[in-house]
Amino acid sequence: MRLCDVAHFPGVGGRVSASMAGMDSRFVGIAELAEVPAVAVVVDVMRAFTVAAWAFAQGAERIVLAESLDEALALKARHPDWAALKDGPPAPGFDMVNSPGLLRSADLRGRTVVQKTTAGTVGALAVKDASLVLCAGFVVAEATARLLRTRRSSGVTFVVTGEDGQAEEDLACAQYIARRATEAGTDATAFLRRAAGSRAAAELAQGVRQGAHPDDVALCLEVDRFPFAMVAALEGPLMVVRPRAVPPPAGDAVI
Ligand SMILES: O=C(O)[C@H](CS(=O)(=O)O)OP(=O)(O)O
Ligand SMILES: [Mg+2]
Repeated sequence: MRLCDVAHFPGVGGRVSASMAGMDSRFVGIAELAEVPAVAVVVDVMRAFTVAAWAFAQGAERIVLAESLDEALALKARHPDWAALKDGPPAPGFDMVNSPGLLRSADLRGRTVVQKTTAGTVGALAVKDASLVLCAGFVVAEATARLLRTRRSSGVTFVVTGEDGQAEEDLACAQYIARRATEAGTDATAFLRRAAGSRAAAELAQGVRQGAHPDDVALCLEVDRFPFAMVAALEGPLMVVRPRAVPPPAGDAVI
Protein backbone atom coordinates (compact mmCIF):
# COMPACT_ATOMS: atom_id res chain seq x y z
CA MET A 1 0.00 0.00 0.00
CA ARG A 2 1.34 3.38 -0.98
CA LEU A 3 0.77 5.97 1.66
CA CYS A 4 0.91 9.69 1.38
CA ASP A 5 4.12 11.56 1.94
CA VAL A 6 3.87 13.39 5.22
CA ALA A 7 7.11 15.32 4.89
CA HIS A 8 5.15 18.55 5.33
CA PHE A 9 3.61 17.35 8.57
CA PRO A 10 5.23 19.64 11.11
CA GLY A 11 7.02 17.60 13.70
CA VAL A 12 6.64 14.32 11.88
CA GLY A 13 9.58 13.48 9.72
CA GLY A 14 9.63 10.93 6.95
CA ARG A 15 6.64 9.22 5.45
CA VAL A 16 3.61 7.12 5.93
CA SER A 17 1.94 7.55 9.22
CA ALA A 18 2.09 9.52 12.39
CA SER A 19 1.94 8.13 15.88
CA MET A 20 1.31 10.62 18.61
CA ALA A 21 -0.02 10.22 22.11
CA GLY A 22 -1.23 6.71 21.38
CA MET A 23 -3.01 7.48 18.10
CA ASP A 24 -1.65 5.98 14.91
CA SER A 25 -2.74 7.95 11.85
CA ARG A 26 -2.53 6.68 8.29
CA PHE A 27 -3.10 8.92 5.28
CA VAL A 28 -4.31 7.10 2.19
CA GLY A 29 -5.98 7.81 -1.10
CA ILE A 30 -9.26 6.14 -2.01
CA ALA A 31 -7.61 3.63 -4.32
CA GLU A 32 -5.17 2.66 -1.59
CA LEU A 33 -7.81 1.38 0.79
CA ALA A 34 -6.92 -2.30 0.89
CA GLU A 35 -8.95 -3.27 3.92
CA VAL A 36 -11.86 -1.92 5.93
CA PRO A 37 -10.50 0.49 8.52
CA ALA A 38 -11.93 0.53 12.02
CA VAL A 39 -12.08 4.31 12.18
CA ALA A 40 -12.02 6.42 9.03
CA VAL A 41 -11.94 10.18 8.67
CA VAL A 42 -12.80 11.03 5.08
CA VAL A 43 -11.51 14.46 4.15
CA ASP A 44 -12.78 16.64 1.33
CA VAL A 45 -12.11 20.30 1.97
CA MET A 46 -12.96 21.51 -1.55
CA ARG A 47 -15.71 21.05 -1.51
CA ALA A 48 -17.93 18.12 -0.65
CA PHE A 49 -17.73 18.12 3.12
CA THR A 50 -17.60 21.87 3.49
CA VAL A 51 -20.82 21.82 1.51
CA ALA A 52 -22.22 19.03 3.69
CA ALA A 53 -21.53 21.05 6.82
CA TRP A 54 -23.23 24.09 5.31
CA ALA A 55 -26.22 21.94 4.39
CA PHE A 56 -26.61 20.96 8.05
CA ALA A 57 -26.14 24.57 9.10
CA GLN A 58 -28.97 25.47 6.73
CA GLY A 59 -31.22 22.93 8.42
CA ALA A 60 -30.78 19.68 6.49
CA GLU A 61 -31.73 16.68 8.57
CA ARG A 62 -29.47 14.19 6.84
CA ILE A 63 -27.39 13.69 3.73
CA VAL A 64 -27.66 10.53 1.66
CA LEU A 65 -24.48 9.78 -0.28
CA ALA A 66 -25.24 8.52 -3.76
CA GLU A 67 -23.03 6.04 -5.59
CA SER A 68 -23.70 7.64 -8.98
CA LEU A 69 -25.53 10.47 -10.68
CA ASP A 70 -28.14 7.96 -11.81
CA GLU A 71 -28.69 6.78 -8.25
CA ALA A 72 -29.01 10.39 -7.07
CA LEU A 73 -31.64 11.06 -9.72
CA ALA A 74 -33.46 7.82 -8.91
CA LEU A 75 -33.59 8.72 -5.22
CA LYS A 76 -34.84 12.18 -6.10
CA ALA A 77 -37.51 10.69 -8.36
CA ARG A 78 -38.66 8.38 -5.56
CA HIS A 79 -38.56 11.20 -3.00
CA PRO A 80 -39.44 14.47 -4.74
CA ASP A 81 -39.12 16.37 -1.45
CA TRP A 82 -35.42 15.47 -1.17
CA ALA A 83 -32.84 17.95 -2.50
CA ALA A 84 -30.37 16.50 -4.99
CA LEU A 85 -26.90 18.00 -5.18
CA LYS A 86 -24.01 17.30 -7.56
CA ASP A 87 -20.65 18.84 -8.35
CA GLY A 88 -19.88 20.53 -11.62
CA PRO A 89 -22.41 22.67 -13.48
CA PRO A 90 -26.15 22.68 -12.72
CA ALA A 91 -27.95 19.77 -14.38
CA PRO A 92 -31.56 18.76 -15.01
CA GLY A 93 -33.06 16.90 -12.07
CA PHE A 94 -30.64 18.37 -9.54
CA ASP A 95 -31.61 21.14 -7.17
CA MET A 96 -28.18 22.41 -6.15
CA VAL A 97 -24.49 22.35 -6.94
CA ASN A 98 -21.51 21.56 -4.73
CA SER A 99 -20.74 25.12 -3.65
CA PRO A 100 -20.76 26.40 -0.07
CA GLY A 101 -21.11 29.96 -1.33
CA LEU A 102 -24.25 29.08 -3.25
CA LEU A 103 -25.63 26.71 -0.63
CA ARG A 104 -25.42 29.12 2.29
CA SER A 105 -28.54 30.95 1.18
CA ALA A 106 -30.62 27.77 0.75
CA ASP A 107 -33.35 26.90 3.22
CA LEU A 108 -32.93 23.19 3.87
CA ARG A 109 -34.88 22.92 7.11
CA GLY A 110 -35.95 19.34 7.65
CA ARG A 111 -34.82 18.27 4.20
CA THR A 112 -32.93 15.18 3.13
CA VAL A 113 -30.09 16.06 0.79
CA VAL A 114 -28.74 13.57 -1.75
CA GLN A 115 -25.11 14.34 -2.57
CA LYS A 116 -22.91 12.98 -5.35
CA THR A 117 -19.48 14.44 -6.03
CA THR A 118 -16.29 13.39 -7.75
CA ALA A 119 -14.16 12.72 -4.70
CA GLY A 120 -15.71 13.25 -1.27
CA THR A 121 -18.80 11.12 -1.52
CA VAL A 122 -16.82 8.40 -3.29
CA GLY A 123 -14.32 8.34 -0.42
CA ALA A 124 -17.01 7.97 2.22
CA LEU A 125 -18.73 5.19 0.33
CA ALA A 126 -15.39 3.38 0.02
CA VAL A 127 -15.24 2.97 3.81
CA LYS A 128 -18.94 2.38 4.44
CA ASP A 129 -18.22 -0.82 6.39
CA ALA A 130 -15.91 0.87 8.89
CA SER A 131 -17.23 0.97 12.45
CA LEU A 132 -16.90 4.76 12.55
CA VAL A 133 -16.84 7.06 9.53
CA LEU A 134 -16.40 10.80 9.95
CA CYS A 135 -16.68 13.20 7.02
CA ALA A 136 -14.49 16.23 7.53
CA GLY A 137 -13.02 19.48 6.37
CA PHE A 138 -11.54 22.47 8.14
CA VAL A 139 -15.00 23.78 9.02
CA VAL A 140 -15.58 20.86 11.41
CA ALA A 141 -11.97 20.20 12.41
CA GLU A 142 -12.23 20.64 16.16
CA ALA A 143 -15.46 18.68 16.53
CA THR A 144 -13.94 15.87 14.47
CA ALA A 145 -10.72 15.86 16.48
CA ARG A 146 -12.67 16.00 19.70
CA LEU A 147 -14.77 13.01 18.71
CA LEU A 148 -11.56 11.07 18.02
CA ARG A 149 -10.17 12.16 21.40
CA THR A 150 -13.38 11.25 23.17
CA ARG A 151 -13.37 7.78 21.68
CA ARG A 152 -9.67 7.38 22.41
CA SER A 153 -9.25 5.92 18.94
CA SER A 154 -5.88 4.19 18.71
CA GLY A 155 -5.75 3.81 14.94
CA VAL A 156 -7.32 6.23 12.48
CA THR A 157 -7.29 6.05 8.70
CA PHE A 158 -7.55 9.43 7.04
CA VAL A 159 -8.88 9.14 3.51
CA VAL A 160 -7.39 11.93 1.41
CA THR A 161 -10.06 12.02 -1.24
CA GLY A 162 -8.73 14.42 -3.87
CA GLU A 163 -6.25 13.80 -6.66
CA ASP A 164 -5.54 10.15 -5.88
CA GLY A 165 -4.63 10.93 -2.31
CA GLN A 166 -2.33 13.82 -3.25
CA ALA A 167 -4.72 16.78 -2.92
CA GLU A 168 -2.83 19.21 -0.76
CA GLU A 169 -5.93 20.79 0.78
CA ASP A 170 -7.22 17.39 1.91
CA LEU A 171 -3.84 16.12 3.12
CA ALA A 172 -3.18 19.33 5.05
CA CYS A 173 -6.60 19.14 6.71
CA ALA A 174 -6.19 15.44 7.51
CA GLN A 175 -2.83 16.08 9.10
CA TYR A 176 -4.22 19.04 11.00
CA ILE A 177 -7.08 17.00 12.45
CA ALA A 178 -4.71 14.13 13.29
CA ARG A 179 -2.43 16.52 15.12
CA ARG A 180 -5.28 18.30 16.81
CA ALA A 181 -6.77 15.03 18.04
CA THR A 182 -3.72 14.63 20.22
CA GLU A 183 -2.69 18.26 20.72
CA ALA A 184 -5.75 20.40 21.15
CA GLY A 185 -3.81 23.65 20.89
CA THR A 186 -2.39 22.94 17.41
CA ASP A 187 -2.01 26.08 15.31
CA ALA A 188 -3.85 25.86 11.99
CA THR A 189 -1.85 28.54 10.17
CA ALA A 190 0.66 26.36 8.32
CA PHE A 191 -1.98 23.80 7.37
CA LEU A 192 -4.30 26.49 6.02
CA ARG A 193 -1.47 28.01 4.02
CA ARG A 194 -0.90 24.69 2.31
CA ALA A 195 -4.60 24.31 1.55
CA ALA A 196 -4.81 27.87 0.22
CA GLY A 197 -1.94 27.06 -2.16
CA SER A 198 -3.54 23.88 -3.47
CA ARG A 199 -4.49 23.18 -7.05
CA ALA A 200 -8.15 23.00 -6.04
CA ALA A 201 -8.01 26.47 -4.50
CA ALA A 202 -6.38 27.86 -7.63
CA GLU A 203 -8.91 26.21 -9.93
CA LEU A 204 -11.81 27.49 -7.88
CA ALA A 205 -10.35 31.00 -7.79
CA GLN A 206 -9.74 30.95 -11.54
CA GLY A 207 -13.22 29.72 -12.34
CA VAL A 208 -11.95 26.44 -13.78
CA ARG A 209 -14.34 24.44 -11.62
CA GLN A 210 -17.95 24.91 -12.51
CA GLY A 211 -20.82 25.36 -10.12
CA ALA A 212 -18.79 27.70 -7.96
CA HIS A 213 -19.16 30.95 -6.02
CA PRO A 214 -16.35 33.50 -5.55
CA ASP A 215 -16.40 32.89 -1.79
CA ASP A 216 -15.97 29.12 -2.02
CA VAL A 217 -12.26 28.95 -1.23
CA ALA A 218 -12.57 31.26 1.76
CA LEU A 219 -15.54 29.31 3.08
CA CYS A 220 -13.63 26.03 2.74
CA LEU A 221 -10.77 27.47 4.80
CA GLU A 222 -12.84 28.58 7.79
CA VAL A 223 -11.53 26.57 10.72
CA ASP A 224 -14.21 25.38 13.15
CA ARG A 225 -17.00 27.29 11.46
CA PHE A 226 -19.38 24.65 12.81
CA PRO A 227 -19.52 22.92 16.22
CA PHE A 228 -20.56 19.49 15.01
CA ALA A 229 -18.81 16.46 13.55
CA MET A 230 -20.38 14.60 10.63
CA VAL A 231 -20.91 10.87 11.14
CA ALA A 232 -21.70 8.65 8.16
CA ALA A 233 -23.26 5.23 8.64
CA LEU A 234 -25.24 2.68 6.74
CA GLU A 235 -28.97 2.98 7.30
CA GLY A 236 -30.37 0.03 5.42
CA PRO A 237 -28.96 0.26 1.91
CA LEU A 238 -28.09 3.95 2.15
CA MET A 239 -24.98 5.66 3.48
CA VAL A 240 -26.31 8.55 5.54
CA VAL A 241 -24.43 11.47 7.05
CA ARG A 242 -25.75 13.19 10.15
CA PRO A 243 -24.32 15.97 12.29
CA ARG A 244 -23.24 15.08 15.78
CA ALA A 245 -22.59 17.63 18.48
CA VAL A 246 -19.44 16.85 20.41
CA PRO A 247 -19.42 18.74 23.69
CA PRO A 248 -16.08 19.00 25.43
CA PRO A 249 -15.78 16.31 28.10
CA ALA A 250 -15.23 17.51 31.64
CA GLY A 251 -11.51 17.95 32.18
CA ASP A 252 -10.66 17.97 28.47
CA ALA A 253 -7.65 20.21 28.82
CA VAL A 254 -5.50 21.63 26.03
CA ILE A 255 -2.42 19.43 25.86
O1 LIG B 1 -16.93 20.13 -6.47
C1 LIG B 1 -15.71 19.96 -6.33
O2 LIG B 1 -14.96 20.85 -5.94
C2 LIG B 1 -15.10 18.63 -6.72
C3 LIG B 1 -15.35 18.45 -8.18
S1 LIG B 1 -13.88 18.28 -9.08
O3 LIG B 1 -13.09 17.19 -8.44
O4 LIG B 1 -13.18 19.52 -9.04
O5 LIG B 1 -14.26 17.93 -10.45
O6 LIG B 1 -15.72 17.55 -6.08
P1 LIG B 1 -15.36 17.07 -4.59
O7 LIG B 1 -15.85 15.65 -4.49
O8 LIG B 1 -16.12 17.98 -3.68
O9 LIG B 1 -13.89 17.18 -4.42
MG1 LIG C 1 -12.25 17.80 -3.20
